[in-house]
Amino acid sequence: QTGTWTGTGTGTCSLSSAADLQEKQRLSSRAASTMAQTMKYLGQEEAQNIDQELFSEFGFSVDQLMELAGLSCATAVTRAYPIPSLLKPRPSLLVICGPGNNGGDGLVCARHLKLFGYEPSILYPKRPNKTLFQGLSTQCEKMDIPFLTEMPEAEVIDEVYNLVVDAIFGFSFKGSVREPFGSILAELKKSTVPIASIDIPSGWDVEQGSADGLQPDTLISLTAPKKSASLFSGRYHFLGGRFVPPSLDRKYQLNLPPYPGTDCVLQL
Ligand SMILES: NC(=O)C1=CN([C@@H]2O[C@H](COP(=O)(O)OP(=O)(O)OC[C@H]3O[C@@H](n4cnc5c(N)ncnc54)[C@H](OP(=O)(O)O)[C@@H]3O)[C@@H](O)[C@H]2O)[C@@H](O)CC1
Ligand SMILES: [K+]
Repeated sequence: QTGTWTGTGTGTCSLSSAADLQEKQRLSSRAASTMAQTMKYLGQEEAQNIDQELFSEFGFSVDQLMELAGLSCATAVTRAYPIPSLLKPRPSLLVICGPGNNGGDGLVCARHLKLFGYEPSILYPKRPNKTLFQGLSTQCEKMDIPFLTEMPEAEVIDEVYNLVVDAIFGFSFKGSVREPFGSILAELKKSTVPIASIDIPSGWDVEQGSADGLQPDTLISLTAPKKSASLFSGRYHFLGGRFVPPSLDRKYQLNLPPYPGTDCVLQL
């Protein structure tokens, strides 16, 4: 499964005449056609292999990439749901975090959202006993982000929150959903508040998706989209996690599109 993007590939140059402008346009349109690329949609194993390679071969640490991933997600939220566009008087959001690294991305995302002026609350029902996640939780607590003790009912979510950030499961999810996440996802499906899913709509098979699963309004694909992203039918699909070294892109033929300027997300 692939997705197509088109890049113009033009650098910056100063123009001094109409001839220069014409030449620039000619080069730009040629570059646009020759640089039409096909972005790869990853299978589960390939996504896990790339993840491992970033740590083992490229020397990254998990918290480094998680910080960039979470920042991308928070930035994508600001693009799709700017504070002035929110329907409720308070810019309240609910971030639901799962037990793996997807949940860690959610904690980082919540922290940045708070810095961006939103009022996130976090539900983190299954907390791994690892320094990384303990540190991320402490940072959120010290930023006065409330942690809920139980999943609110769908009617309460509809009344209180503008958006739910789904950071429950990412590319390592397998099989049928175990508790407490089965009940959490069932409640979430009843809610009418828009959902922004980090990397994969939680509960979806990473490759096959899920016809009767969550139908998020936003998907933020990290590193590269996974196969199930081709079934995403919400309004906003972003690419985030701008940390892929070009040699890794080439090795896996990811054909990632260029991010604009210094942006950490790209709307697909
Ligand atoms: N390179 C990248 O792209 C980067 C990726 N990053 C992020 O990492 C994410 C992948 O993280 P990951 O590998 O930790 O797995 P993830 O999907 O969060 O959860 C797995 C946990 O869920 C659980 N679980 C599984 N199946 C279940 C079930 N049926 N029912 C219930 N529970 C189930 C199981 O927990 P257990 O039950 O075993 O305690 C397992 O530990 C990726 O999507 C992206 O968001 C960034 O942070 C950095 C760079
Ligand atoms: K997710």
